[in-house]
Amino acid sequence: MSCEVVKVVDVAAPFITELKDQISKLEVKPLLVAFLANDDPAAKKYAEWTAKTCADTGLRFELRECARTELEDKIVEANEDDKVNGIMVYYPVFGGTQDGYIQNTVSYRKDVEGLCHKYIYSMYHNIRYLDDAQTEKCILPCTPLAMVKILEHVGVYNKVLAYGNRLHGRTITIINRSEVVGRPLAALLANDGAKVYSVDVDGIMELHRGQGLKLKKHEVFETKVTLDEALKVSDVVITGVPSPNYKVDSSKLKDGVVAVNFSTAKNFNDDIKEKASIYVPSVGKVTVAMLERNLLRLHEYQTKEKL
Ligand SMILES: NC(=O)C1=CN([C@@H]2O[C@H](COP(=O)(O)OP(=O)(O)OC[C@H]3O[C@@H](n4cnc5c(N)ncnc54)[C@H](O)[C@@H]3O)[C@@H](O)[C@H]2O)C=CC1
Ligand SMILES: Nc1nc(=O)c2c([nH]1)NC[C@@H]1CN(c3ccc(C(=O)N[C@@H](CCC(=O)O)C(=O)O)cc3)C=[N+]21
Repeated sequence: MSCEVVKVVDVAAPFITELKDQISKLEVKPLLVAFLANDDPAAKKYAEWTAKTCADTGLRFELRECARTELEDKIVEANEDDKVNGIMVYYPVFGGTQDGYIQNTVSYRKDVEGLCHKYIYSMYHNIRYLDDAQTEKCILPCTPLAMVKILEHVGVYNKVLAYGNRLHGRTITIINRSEVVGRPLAALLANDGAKVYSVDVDGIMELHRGQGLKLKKHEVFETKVTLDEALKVSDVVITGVPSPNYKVDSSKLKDGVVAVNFSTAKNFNDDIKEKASIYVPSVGKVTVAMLERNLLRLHEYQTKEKL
């Protein structure tokens, strides 16, 4: 067995070092406010991890627990409060389109998760800056962004290729097409040049920029490819099924595959190590690092605006 099991602390470490350095230079430390309006244990755990990481890096973190019926007013209050630099909400709250409405209630100036329409639209359209002068980068959703950093770290991104095309030639299957992780992730990787199979219970979609990357942004295609067929040809398989009973059958995977799991449940069996060249069992620590990085960016833009 020659499988490399990646410790994501190593991926997060250089980002944390840079964050600490930036934060040490700030007189007033940026404040992240997180709203917990559900009783999802995964959200609670994530909140605890975020609190701990923020304390370690020197950021201020405040968890505001409230009833979901109060959430909208509480967000508006935080939007208008100059002392608050970043806002996040743990999803799902109501589920469905009402959560989409909540995502858009957070001001884009404070949206650390990059989930409001302005950022999501920019991401799907491969627009990377907020302004024509390209002084302000768009905020990207934390877990999809963390996945990009991990795939860069393990060399799935090919540095010989031009920035923006570095996944050209890679085939990637993503099992989860949720609005907060799976679908944006599929778009992001396809925009960087990959051919992506996006899998969910209601079927499979194909995303790519066409032969020779002739398109500037990805397009989405209906496909007749089955999950087994997709797994057989995929260089990378990313899973995010939130159920402990769901397991990818390792025998269906390509020898030497890069396997990444972002679900709190383990979606790969232990025998993945006999098939994969690289296995990433969890990504959470990089997600939190990206959350903090987004907060610092927003803080910087807010400071610039006040001058
Ligand atoms: N480590 C991290 O940074 C993060 C981890 N998570 C974790 O990732 C998991 C997923 O999170 P969300 O996308 O927010 O959850 P979600 O519940 O919104 O979405 C899960 C998706 O998986 C799909 N699914 C379920 N069974 C499937 C199957 N057999 N085949 C294909 N698709 C299937 C569902 O239909 C749904 O679209 C959770 O365990 C969550 O805690 C979420 C965000 C960040
Ligand atoms: N708006 C929103 N954004 C989210 O990103 C979001 C959410 N809502 N709702 C809940 C889920 C859950 N989630 C986790 C992220 C990291 C760890 C995490 O740090 N896990 C550690 C493991 C911790 C341990 O060792 O126990 C790791 O992966 O290394 C866990 C769970 C984010 N979520």
